[in-house]
Amino acid sequence: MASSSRLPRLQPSSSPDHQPTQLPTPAMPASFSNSLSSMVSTRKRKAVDDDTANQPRKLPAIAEDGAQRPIKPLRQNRTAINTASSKLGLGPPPLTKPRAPAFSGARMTRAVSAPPKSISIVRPVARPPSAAGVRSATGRTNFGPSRPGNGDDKRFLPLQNRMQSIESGRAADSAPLAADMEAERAKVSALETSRLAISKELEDAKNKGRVQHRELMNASDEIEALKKKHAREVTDLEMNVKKQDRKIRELGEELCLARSDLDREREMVGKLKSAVAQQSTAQLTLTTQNQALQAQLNVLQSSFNCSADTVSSLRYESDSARKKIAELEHEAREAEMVRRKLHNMVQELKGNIRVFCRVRPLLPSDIPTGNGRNSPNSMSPGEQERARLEALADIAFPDKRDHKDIVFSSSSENAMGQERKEAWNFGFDRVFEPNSTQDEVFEEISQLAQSCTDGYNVCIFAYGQTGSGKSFTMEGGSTEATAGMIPRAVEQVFRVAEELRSKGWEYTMQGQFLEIYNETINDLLGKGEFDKKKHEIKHDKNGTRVTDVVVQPLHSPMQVRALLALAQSRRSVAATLMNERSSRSHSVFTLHIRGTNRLTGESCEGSLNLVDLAGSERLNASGAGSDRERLRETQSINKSLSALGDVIAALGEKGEKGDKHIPYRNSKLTYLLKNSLSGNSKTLMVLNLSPMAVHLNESLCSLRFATKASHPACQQHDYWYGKKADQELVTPLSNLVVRRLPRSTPSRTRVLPLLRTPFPSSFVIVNY
Ligand SMILES: Nc1ncnc2c1ncn2[C@@H]1O[C@H](COP(=O)(O)OP(=O)(O)OP(=O)(O)O)[C@@H](O)[C@H]1O
Repeated sequence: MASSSRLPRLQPSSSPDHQPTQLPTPAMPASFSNSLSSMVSTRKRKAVDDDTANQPRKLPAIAEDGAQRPIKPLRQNRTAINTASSKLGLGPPPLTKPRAPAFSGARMTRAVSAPPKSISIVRPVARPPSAAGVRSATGRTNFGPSRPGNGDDKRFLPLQNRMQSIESGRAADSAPLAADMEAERAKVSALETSRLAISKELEDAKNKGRVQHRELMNASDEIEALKKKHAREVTDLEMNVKKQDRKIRELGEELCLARSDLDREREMVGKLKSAVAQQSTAQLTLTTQNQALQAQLNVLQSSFNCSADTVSSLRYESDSARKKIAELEHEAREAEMVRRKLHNMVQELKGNIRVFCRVRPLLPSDIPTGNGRNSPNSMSPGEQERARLEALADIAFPDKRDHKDIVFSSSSENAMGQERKEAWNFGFDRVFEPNSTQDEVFEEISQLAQSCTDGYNVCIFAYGQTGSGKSFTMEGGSTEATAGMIPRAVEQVFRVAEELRSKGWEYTMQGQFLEIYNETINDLLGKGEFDKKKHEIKHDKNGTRVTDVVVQPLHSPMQVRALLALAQSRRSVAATLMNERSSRSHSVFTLHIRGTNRLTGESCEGSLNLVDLAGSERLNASGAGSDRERLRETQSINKSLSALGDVIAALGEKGEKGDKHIPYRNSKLTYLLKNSLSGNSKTLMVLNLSPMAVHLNESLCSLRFATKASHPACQQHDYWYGKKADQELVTPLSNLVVRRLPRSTPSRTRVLPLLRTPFPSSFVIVNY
C-alpha cells in the first residue's frame, strides 16, 4: 500500500497476522498516537452523533461496555475520516491520495448513510442511478430532486428542515473543527518531521544492519573457513596419530624381532665361547703339530729343491718333446697329403674306370623241379645234383691267382649231329666267383670310399640282367655278413672321416636318393609323389644339383641305413603299382662329402654315387613285345644303358685323344652323373651275371657291354702307363700291360717308391 511507505505503520495489537519484520518497527510516538486517536474519536463521535440521528445501524466507535475499540488499520480509519469529511464537507485533506470511491453496493451502503426505514418505503422505484448519491459541486449530496413544488416535496420537508438544522449545526461546528484540523495539521507536519527523522534513523539502522549483516556474513565465512581448516587439521592429526600407531606397532614388532635376535645372538655367543675354548685347546694341539710339520717341511723343502731341479730338466725335455710332436704332426700332415696323392695314384694305376664281374650262386629256386615235384628238397640228392648241373651254365675261372678272367662255354649239336663247342673269354679288373662273399667284393671297393674323403668323385654301378644279383651286391641282405656295398661304403666313409679328425679334418655329409624311370627323375626321399614332380638336373660351378629333391644331412651310418630303408619302401610301393618297377628303373644314391682341415686350411669335396641299374635284358627276353608299356620301359632302359656304355667308353678313349666328345646328354643317368664320371673321377662297374644256362645269351650280352666299357681302346689287354718310368723296373713283355699316366701324376721321386713295391707281373712301365 502506498500509504504504508509514507506513514509509520500502525500495528493493531489484536491482529495475529502481522508479525514484525527483520527490523523492529519503530514505536509510534505517543503524541502522534494520542492526537490521532483523539482526532479519530472526535470524528467518530461526530459521526456517531450524525449516525445516531440518521443511521442507527452504524457500528459504535466505543464498545458497549465502555472500552475503547482497538485501533483499526489506517485504511479503515481513512475511510471513516473520508466518510466523515464527505458527510461534513469539511475537514483536513486526506492523509493519503484520494481514491475513487468504489461503486460496489456494499461500499455505497457504507459511504452513503442509509435512509430511514420510513423513507425507504417511499423511495422512488425508477430513480436514475446518476442521481443517487452523487456529490454536487458544492460538496453537498443531493438526494433526489431538490426543487420542491410538487406533492412529494411536502413529504421531504421535515427532512429538509432537519437537514438545514444539521447544516447549520455543522456550520457552527466547522470553526472549531477547522481549528482542530489546523492543530492536527501542525501535529501531522511535526509527525512528518519526526517520521523523516525516524526514517533516517531507520535507514541508518538498516545500513548499520547491512554492515553488521555483512560483517556477520564475513564472520560466518571466517568461521566456516576456520571450521574447514580445523577439520583438515583434525584429519591430518588423525592420520598422524594412525601413522604413529603404525610406527609404534612396527617398532613393537621390530623390538620383538630384535629381542629374539638378541636371544639367538646370546645363544650363539654362548656357543662361540665354548667353541673358542675348544679351539684354543685345538690350537694348542695344532701348534704342537705345526712344529712337527715345520720340521717335516724343512725336510721336504730340501727334497723339493732337488725335485725342482728335476722338474726344470723335465720341462726342458717336455718342451723339446712338444717341438718334436709338432714337427711330427707337421710331417704327419705332409704324409697325409702324400698318402692322398699316392692313394689316388694307386687308384689310377688300377684304372679310373674299372670293371668287376660277379657271378651269383645258383639259387634253389633256379633248379627246375620237373616231374610234378614242387621243390628240389622233394628230389633225391642225385636228382638234385643232376638238375643243378643241367641248370648251370658252363663257366670257368682260369685265372686262379689274379681272378681276372672268366670263360663261358657251350656245346651244341649241328644239323649233321656233330658236337659244336664254343668258348668266350673275358678279362676284367676282378672276377668274383659264385662263392665270393660281400666282404671280398667290398675289400676291392673300400679304397674308393677313401678316395671320396680325399675329394674325388666315385661312381659304382651294378649292371646286369634282372635277377642277376645287382640289388644284393649294392644293398645286400639284412645281416652284417650280407650287407651290400652301399651301407659298407657309407660306413667306410664315416670311419675314414673319424680317423682323419685327429689330423684336423672335419667332414659334413649329405645324402640324396633318386630313381630314374622312363627317363623321369623321382625323389625316393620325397613324399612318394612319383612321376608327378618335374625334377631338373643343373650343373654349375658348385657342382651338380637336382631341383626339388630332398638332400638329407647325414651324421651317422645308422641314419644312412634308415634312409636306405625309406627309399626301399618307396620303391616297393611303386613296384606294386608299376609292375616290378624296381628292376625297371635305375636307383642312384649320392653321398656328398665336404671336408676342411682346421690346421692346414685345406678343403676338399667329393661324392660317392652308388647306382643300381635297371635290368639289362634284351627286348625279346623281357617279354615286352606285346605290352606297349613294357616295350617303352625296355627301350628306355636299353637307351640309357647304351648311353652309359658310350660315355664310359668315350671317357676311356679321351685319355688317348684328349679332346674326345663325351655324350653325357644322351640320357638322364649320364647327365646326372656327368661330374662324377669326368675328370679324375673313379668309376667302377660291377657286372652281375646269372649262373644259369638259360641266361647264357643275356650273360654274353652283358659281358660284351662291360668289356666295351672296360677296355675301350685296348681290347687285347694293352694298357699304357707312364711317361718317364724307370727302365730298371720294366719286366719281360710276356704279359704286357701299359697304362697311361694322367696329367696330375706326381713327380717321379714320389712315384718310384710306390713302383718299387711288389708289383704285379702283368704290369710294366714303358716310355712313350
Ligand atoms: N651273391 C649272392 N649270394 C647269394 N644270393 C644272391 C647273390 N646274388 C643274388 N642273390 C639272390 O638272387 C636273387 C636275385 O637277386 P637280386 O634281386 O639282387 O637281383 P637283381 O639283379 O637286383 O634283380 P632286379 O633287377 O629284379 O632288382 C635274390 O634272392 C638274391 O638274394
